[in-house]
Amino acid sequence: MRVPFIKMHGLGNDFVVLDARGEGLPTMTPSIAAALADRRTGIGCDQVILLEPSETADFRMRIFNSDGGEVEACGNASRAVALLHGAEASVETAGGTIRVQPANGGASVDMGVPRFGWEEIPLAYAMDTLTMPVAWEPLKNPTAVNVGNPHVVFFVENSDVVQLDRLGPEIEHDPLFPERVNVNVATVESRRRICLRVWERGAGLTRACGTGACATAVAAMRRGLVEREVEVRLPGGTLTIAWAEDGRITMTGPAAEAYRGSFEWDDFA
Ligand SMILES: N[C@H](CCC[C@H](N)C(=O)O)C(=O)O
Repeated sequence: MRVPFIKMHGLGNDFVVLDARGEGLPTMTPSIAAALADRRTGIGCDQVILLEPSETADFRMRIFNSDGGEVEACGNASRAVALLHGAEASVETAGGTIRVQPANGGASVDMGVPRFGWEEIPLAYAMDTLTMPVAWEPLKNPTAVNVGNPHVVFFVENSDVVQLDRLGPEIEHDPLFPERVNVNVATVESRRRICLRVWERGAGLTRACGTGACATAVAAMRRGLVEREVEVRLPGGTLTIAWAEDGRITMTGPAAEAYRGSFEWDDFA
């Protein structure tokens, strides 16, 4: 079966988007997703995004990391599918229903309400999640936040010098995180600006992570380090994150279509 795809990205965090809202596709599996995501033998991307009909929202977005694992949320892909859809929409995800709104070359996304309970992150045992009494030297005392998916956020003097390629996988796979975790290393530059690098669960170092920007902004706000609206500067570019008094997070930023193509499903199945 010949299958069309749209190659998209949000600040360089890139996606292979399969739109199955009209005619269906064969069943997606972790191994097929990983094969499509392979940058040498497949199309190549950080995440494979599958759009399907939904009974509870305008459509459903399924998210597969490049390791094949299906996960709950993807902020940058939420903006990309908003651009593709071309109108405001509610989107069902495994992490809850979000609302997307295309906005001048990108989108604004209502990411819902963050969760902070240790069992909501989740962690393997009870712990203060605002300043966790743990360390992976030189990183220590992070904040944990669930924004549909699990994040741990470390605040450091200079995020550029952290050896995230070494510490990221060590923390991602630590037994403290039974569902693994996305690892954020942030430097607060002012009360309105944060610099962020992310080791993503199931995908590694990416140029940007939308849910990471949301989790980091909320963590900094909980610590009283920044205002309730901040710019988060990632290697691929900048996102604006606001945390409203009603508890909902809004993320705004660019998204882009790179090219369209097609592939033979059986070549990857
Ligand atoms: N790696 C994430 C999913 C992709 C998130 C990221 N690409 C974003 O823009 O939020 C996880 O395993 O929870």
